[in-house]
Amino acid sequence: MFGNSHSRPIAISLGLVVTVLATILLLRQPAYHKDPAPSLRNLEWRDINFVHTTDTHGWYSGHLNQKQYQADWGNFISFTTHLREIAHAKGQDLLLVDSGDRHDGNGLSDATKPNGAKSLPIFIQQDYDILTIGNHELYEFENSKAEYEIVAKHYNSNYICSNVEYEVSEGVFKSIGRKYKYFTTPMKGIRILALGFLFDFRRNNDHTRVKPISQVIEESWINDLFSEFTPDKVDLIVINGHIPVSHDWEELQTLHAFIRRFYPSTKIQYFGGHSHIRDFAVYDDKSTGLQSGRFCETVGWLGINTNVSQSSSNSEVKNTFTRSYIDFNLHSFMHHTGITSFEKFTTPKGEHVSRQIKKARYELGLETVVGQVNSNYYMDYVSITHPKSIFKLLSDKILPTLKPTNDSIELSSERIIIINTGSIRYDLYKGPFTLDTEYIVSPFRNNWVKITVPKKYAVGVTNVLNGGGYILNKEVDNLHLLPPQQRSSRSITPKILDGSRNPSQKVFQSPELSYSINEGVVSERKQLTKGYVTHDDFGDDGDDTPHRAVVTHKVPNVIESTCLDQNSSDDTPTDLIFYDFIIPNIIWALHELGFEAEKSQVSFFSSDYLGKLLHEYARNDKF
Ligand SMILES: O=c1ccn([C@@H]2O[C@H](COP(=O)(O)O)[C@@H](O)[C@H]2O)c(=O)[nH]1
Ligand SMILES: [Zn+2]
Ligand SMILES: [Zn+2]
Repeated sequence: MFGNSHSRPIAISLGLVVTVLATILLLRQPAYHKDPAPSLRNLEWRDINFVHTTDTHGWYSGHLNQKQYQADWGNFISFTTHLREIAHAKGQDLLLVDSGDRHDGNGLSDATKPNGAKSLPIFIQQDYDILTIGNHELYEFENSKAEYEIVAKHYNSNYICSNVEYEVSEGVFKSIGRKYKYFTTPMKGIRILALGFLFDFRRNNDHTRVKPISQVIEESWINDLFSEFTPDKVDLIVINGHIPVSHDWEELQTLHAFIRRFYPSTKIQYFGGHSHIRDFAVYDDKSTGLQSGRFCETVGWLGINTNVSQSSSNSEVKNTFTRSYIDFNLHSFMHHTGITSFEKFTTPKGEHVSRQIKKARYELGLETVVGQVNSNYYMDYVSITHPKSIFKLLSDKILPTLKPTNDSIELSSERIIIINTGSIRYDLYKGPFTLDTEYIVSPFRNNWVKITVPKKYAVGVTNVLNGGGYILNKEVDNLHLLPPQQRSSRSITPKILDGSRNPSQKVFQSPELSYSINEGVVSERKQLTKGYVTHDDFGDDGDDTPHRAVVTHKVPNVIESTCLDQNSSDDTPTDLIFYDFIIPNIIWALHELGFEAEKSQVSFFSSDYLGKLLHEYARNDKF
């Protein structure tokens, strides 16, 4: 029809209209294409900026089946390289901080002997300016040794730990890192005094020592240090703790009161960890604390203006400090650097580390498929009685498969197996069960032990442990038995389960619902990805990616799997079987019930740890 001479002008003008319209559309689209997620909240840059990680627990490969946390450690290194360049181009400073817990949670860290043999060389590729130790570096000696010989050695004066000692030779204990660091930032010349603390942890191996903060502040070295570095010599104090920053965790409050005696108006920034949440707390008008989640799901961002006047008001705090929680994915990383092509984003070092990770995963066979899982099984997205609860799966199907390691172990006809829910670290997803899955769901290699007690006592233990709440930790040798999800700083506020204003931020961990990096503008609420919705002392605008909150359920301290005869007498000898990790708790619970037991009555039962039971279940096609 365009051959018709009369129609040609129309055709031309139609073509023109289409072209113009297309051009207009295209002109509007580039902003959309250049920035596929305009809904992301931008970072605020200040005089000094911090990038913070904590509780990485070996997740350096990224979350392979959750796109929203799919960046790997190499991508993270590229990201921070650009951020540092941006900061320096603006004449600002950028420092990297990590708050510990690098083991126990992923095949990359836990499938090697010693633990961390492949993951720590990957972790230390990141250029941290300040880092400290977590409790997972102290349960097992091999982890402490690696911390001392690999991590502390590599970072040298940047490895700051003011209350943990390591046995360097028989009976000789030395600080595992530097007790403090005093330095001046390269761009703004900010004089920083940095210290590092682990919470009052008592399950450390015998070759290490942890001094509680309450004891450290009585020591002469810290009093001398603060007397030497008088306020006129310090612009900013940085405390890097493997300690939750929430107001209800007393240790930082004690430390803060102590520091303020020497530095009444110096800015103090705390970095925290351990309870695996995103959190930000305002301690006073010149002091705040940031905690940046867990498992390479979050990169924390903290900015401080150093030149804000000394007057005290709420807006002063907001003018001084800013915080963000960045989702650990390329989409967020690239957005915050303003770089739109991956080729430009990835740095040679970042690329090298990503290759190193792939190689390590291949060598460890982490993607070796053992079997198939028929459904998602959740930790707290459903109640523990729901068919999709991982705890129901364990108590109904997995724990009954536990057998004694050898035939000489005497068995009673009745038994109760108890596990601390903290021994489960992650949801189990539908699809292939790989070697990695085993470590992700339950990394701990504890032994099962048994004690035989009259049935009337055995049946009460779970209830006592679950009624113990937080006091349990303090009374039973500070075991920190509570699973992280119950240790949220926000859990003091009653939980609202409609998902709209959940006081503790939560993530929905289903791969089915994780979003695609190329997803368009999130304009409608129903299009938001389910994930963390953080409510902290600055409000609820901290998450760089606006998420939709999810319903979460309370998880008890322990769950049990029973094999009991309803008709037998109360005095029937009954085997209580549990991980050796919770021996003190079980003895304490029996005592509460009126049965006095000694540790010597507890005997070995099996070395088939939870991960192995799950592995076997998958291998035998039982899901
Ligand atoms: O052998 C172990 C060691 C630890 N746990 C559980 O881990 C948490 C502590 O983990 P964080 O990452 O420091 O929060 C502890 O409360 C135990 O529940 C374990 O089960 N077995
Ligand atoms: Zn942790
Ligand atoms: Zn911890």
